[in-house]
Amino acid sequence: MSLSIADKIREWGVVPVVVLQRAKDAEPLAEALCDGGLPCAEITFRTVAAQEGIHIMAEKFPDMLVGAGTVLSRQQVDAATGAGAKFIVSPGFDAEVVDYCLGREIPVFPGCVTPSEAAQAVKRGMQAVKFFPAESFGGAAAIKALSAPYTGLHFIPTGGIAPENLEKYLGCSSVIACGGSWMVKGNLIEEGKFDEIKRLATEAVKLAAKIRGAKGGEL
Ligand SMILES: O=C[C@H](O)COP(=O)(O)O
Ligand SMILES: CC(=O)C(=O)O
Repeated sequence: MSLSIADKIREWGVVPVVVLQRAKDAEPLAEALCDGGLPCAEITFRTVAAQEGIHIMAEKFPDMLVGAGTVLSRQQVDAATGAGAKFIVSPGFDAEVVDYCLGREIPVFPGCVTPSEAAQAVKRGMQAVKFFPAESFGGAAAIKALSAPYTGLHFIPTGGIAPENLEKYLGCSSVIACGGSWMVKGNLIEEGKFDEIKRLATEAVKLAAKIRGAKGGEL
């Protein structure tokens, strides 16, 4: 994976994880996130609109960091990167998908929640992985425990994270940023509430900066 992608994500502290039902919502969604100071989105390959949504965002907002989530196959890696995705995320550690990306120098963040999965990532020289589903798999305490033996490995926890528990995660020195859908909920997108998405994105970035500031820039 590319450190520059991880560094960018670290700046914002949060990664919006999007389930996009209609490709036509991609443009106003990207605009809301950019205006909210969070020019980043992980568009999950859980809907047929994902590929076109990534294409629209990548083309119209070239400075935005648009990636693909829920990538489960090499074919989806090709579809996502062909549409303009700059990084690939998978919920679990699929060696085939990971090796395909690494072989092509495509930044990839596979899900790792166990020492065995972390070991596979470390063996491949990876420095950053997803930790999903974060709340169900032990939360920040589990990340801290994994970080003890795997000292060079960094995590992007996702799943069950919201403003209320963001601090627990961003307080871990091995956490790059937290993924979450709370600022891009499906109902907000489908009801066209892009001002609300912008407000939630702004608040999320501010909260992450405040938490990290309070930690004295530990991250
Ligand atoms: O599968 C869900 C996404 O990864 C984001 O999780 P979340 O909705 O709990 O923030
Ligand atoms: C949740 C997650 O990591 C994914 O869908 O890719």
